[in-house]
Amino acid sequence: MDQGGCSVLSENLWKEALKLFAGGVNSPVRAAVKPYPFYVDRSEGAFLYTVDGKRLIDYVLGYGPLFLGHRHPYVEKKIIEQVQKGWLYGTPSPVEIKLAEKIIRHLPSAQKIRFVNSGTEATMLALRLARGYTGREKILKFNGNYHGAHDYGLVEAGSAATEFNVSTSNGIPLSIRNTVEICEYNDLSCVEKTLKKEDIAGVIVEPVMGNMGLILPEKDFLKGLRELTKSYNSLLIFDEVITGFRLGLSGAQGYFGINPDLTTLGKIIGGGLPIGAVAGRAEIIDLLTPSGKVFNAGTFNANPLSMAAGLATIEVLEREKVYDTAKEATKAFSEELSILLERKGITFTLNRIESMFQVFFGVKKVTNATEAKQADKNTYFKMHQRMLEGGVFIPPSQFEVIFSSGAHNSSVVNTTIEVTRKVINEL
Ligand SMILES: Cc1ncc(COP(=O)(O)O)c(C=O)c1O
Ligand SMILES: N[C@H](C=O)CCC(=O)O
Repeated sequence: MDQGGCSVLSENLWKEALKLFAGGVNSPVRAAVKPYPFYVDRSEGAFLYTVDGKRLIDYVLGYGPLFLGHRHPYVEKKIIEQVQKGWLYGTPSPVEIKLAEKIIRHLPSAQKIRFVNSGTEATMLALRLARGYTGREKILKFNGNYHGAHDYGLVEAGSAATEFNVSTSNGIPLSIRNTVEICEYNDLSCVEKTLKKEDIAGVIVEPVMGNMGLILPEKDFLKGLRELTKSYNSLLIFDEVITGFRLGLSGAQGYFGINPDLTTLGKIIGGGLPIGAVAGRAEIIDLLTPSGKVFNAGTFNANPLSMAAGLATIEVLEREKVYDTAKEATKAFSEELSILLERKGITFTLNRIESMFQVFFGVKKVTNATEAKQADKNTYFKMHQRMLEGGVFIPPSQFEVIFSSGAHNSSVVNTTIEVTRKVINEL
């Protein structure tokens, strides 16, 4: 078997892909794996099995959704049962009620919800709702926060937009660009100044920043956002596409004890199938068509398959010890990495919360996007490549997060640690 998960089969597929897709892929971060991405044949638990016959321990997990690991048997069973009953009706199905009730029961600020098909759609809709509710045009977002691939989100965006040096995308009308105000994450004084100066419909924030590597909110940042938005009559929107059901059943808002007006969700609530949602105060969600005049519609909204997979996932989260296992895996992996790096005298910062972490080389702290961009990306990429050669898949980009799941048991973590020791010794 060749190095890095790749060999001739992946290489041949890649050659075909380059003829078919821009840059060979359908979502840019996938092309950050070099010299070309490995192609996956199948997956199970904590593992990906490549077409080249290699088994990889997966700490990417579909960039977050697969919190139970791949193909959790209960989720698989529920998806198959739903397939056998049909997967699109063009009319409501009971499973959407069950998933909505579960989410609303767990998420402290949610009274009503609208299901859409991606995190991108969810944040786009939340921003439209904020404008519809307040009658104001502008929004405030944070440098390096990523809210998906729509015009309002792609201003100073993190994730692949930063990785591929297009933090602000070409093709965004200036009239839209001018409605987006930017502050640095963790900078409350900028937020206050902007709210004072401009009529801001809503402040959208990743309560834990998971698209610039991992960056944590400083003490009182989220509380400050809540107080400031209240006093300037703007809506506070938590983008919990990553943190929802990952930091706990009640998401980041439960974890930090702060209730936003609107919450956007995706990833885990679809159990690995496409999904997005906007949840929040009933009087705001009720502005949506058909009860209100803020339009949203979708052929695939609340599609039964995503609903069934999401419902099954939350049922498992309620009854199995997924949070403990995933947190323990992240703790053990990241603590060992810290010890190894300290021993080698390498300067680094490691940010961690629950089942998420990221390491930044050459910097002593990372509290915002500007600091994250100063990290030594080359060393991070080298670590990613060496880990891959050793059979461990961590994100190829500095601006993503290393996720664990309920499938990352102690045996998986011990293997990860063995590989990490070898990699850091040779780094
Ligand atoms: C915080 C956050 N918001 C929104 C999105 C967009 O979600 P999607 O990729 O499902 O459109 C993502 C990830 O892509 C995300 O991490
Ligand atoms: N960081 C992104 C979402 O969280 C990764 C997903 C992608 O860009 O394909």
